[in-house]
Amino acid sequence: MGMTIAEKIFKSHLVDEPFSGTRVLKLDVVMCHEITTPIAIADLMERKKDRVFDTGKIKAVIDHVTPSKDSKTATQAKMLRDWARRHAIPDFFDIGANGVCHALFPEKGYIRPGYTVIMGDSHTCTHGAFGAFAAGVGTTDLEVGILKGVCAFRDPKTIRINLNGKLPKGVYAKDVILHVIGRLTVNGATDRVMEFRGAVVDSMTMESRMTLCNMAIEAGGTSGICMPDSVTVDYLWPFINKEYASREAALADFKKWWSDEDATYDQVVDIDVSSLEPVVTFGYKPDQVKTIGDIAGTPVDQVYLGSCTNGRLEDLRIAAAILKGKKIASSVRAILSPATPKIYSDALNEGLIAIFMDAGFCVTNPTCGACLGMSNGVLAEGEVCASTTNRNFMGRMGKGGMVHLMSPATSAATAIEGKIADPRKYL
Ligand SMILES: CC(C)[C@H](C(=O)O)[C@@H](O)C(=O)O
Ligand code: SF4
Repeated sequence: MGMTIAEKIFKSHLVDEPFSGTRVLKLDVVMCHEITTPIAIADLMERKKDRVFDTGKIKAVIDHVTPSKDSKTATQAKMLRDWARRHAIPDFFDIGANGVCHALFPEKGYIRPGYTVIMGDSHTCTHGAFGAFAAGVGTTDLEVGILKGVCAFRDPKTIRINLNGKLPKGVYAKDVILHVIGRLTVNGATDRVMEFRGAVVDSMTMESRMTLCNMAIEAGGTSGICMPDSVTVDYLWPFINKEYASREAALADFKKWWSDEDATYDQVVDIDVSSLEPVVTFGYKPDQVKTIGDIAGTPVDQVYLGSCTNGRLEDLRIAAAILKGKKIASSVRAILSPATPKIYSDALNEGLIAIFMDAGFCVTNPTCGACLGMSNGVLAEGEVCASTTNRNFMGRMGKGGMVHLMSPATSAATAIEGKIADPRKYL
């Protein structure tokens, strides 16, 4: 019987089947950040088990609040920093080299097709864009992962989401995933892998695929996943050119992970994207979506462009193309947080940062910051933010604040008008 990509990854990493429906898998990468890992570290220390299974397979970053904003966040950063030094973890990123984990680690080439990846962060599903099984876990699983390099998962039931047709102008991966979540609802993919397939995914960049997979968790999904193809090979080529004689050889190897045509799916969803329009959330759940025409005109106080969903160079280019030569509305404040130092410096070199600054944006260092309402743009009670992030939960960006999720293009148009605006008139 045919297997899905997730089933193939499970089979190749299987250590044990402790009880029916659960499997223990060997891990290829354990990623760590300063919010959840210190809790695991403290517990491991208390239990006299302050060890790591493989320093080379652990990747760590201080990204959520950096530079630290107060004693609490400084202590969290210090705990991760001290731990990384104590264990001589080579891939540890601190101020000057740090960026949002789910943008930084792919950029460093740490994720490969067929890998198993965990992190104490719900948006770990992002890395499935590379054809990896990547899942966010809780503290106990993270501890076991750090100590032993294994993790238990439920059988990977998969929802196949076929994205066909052609993306219309002004409609991007963010609009597609918001539309998908709107259809599935916030728990429609609970305990399921969301496998993104079809011509639309095939023609997407790795950045766009990461945007798709990033929000799988917002439909309850364990992981998003895409088939690793020539786009994946090209992205990873600088990191794998010693492992493979040619790109063709790499592609042939990657294809072994592809879901078989006769694989069994829990559910199949067919979406023709050709008639999609830009989508924006309302309310406090990511499945509450409206097409732009039904929400345009809603005034906003702040525009935020950044995060692991949409803080990559592609996103900055799209927004800058709309903002070039224009000013943001005087009623609005706009913040750009490039997701990594490389994105920041590429954007500088391309002249994008100048466009943002001339338009009136404040540009921050790479960090999660305002995305989870911890720094760099926390909302006041009653304020409204147009945001390229992934969560609009109540109080997410500040107590009593309201968040509308949207694409970088829609956020740029919104910055110009000071109210939610259709990006298509600027393209
Ligand atoms: C801080 C962290 C645990 C959290 C997550 O798991 O997602 C954060 O990244 C978020 O987006 O809310
Ligand atoms: S950018 Fe936002 S969603 Fe992504 S990891 Fe950071 S806090 Fe979480």
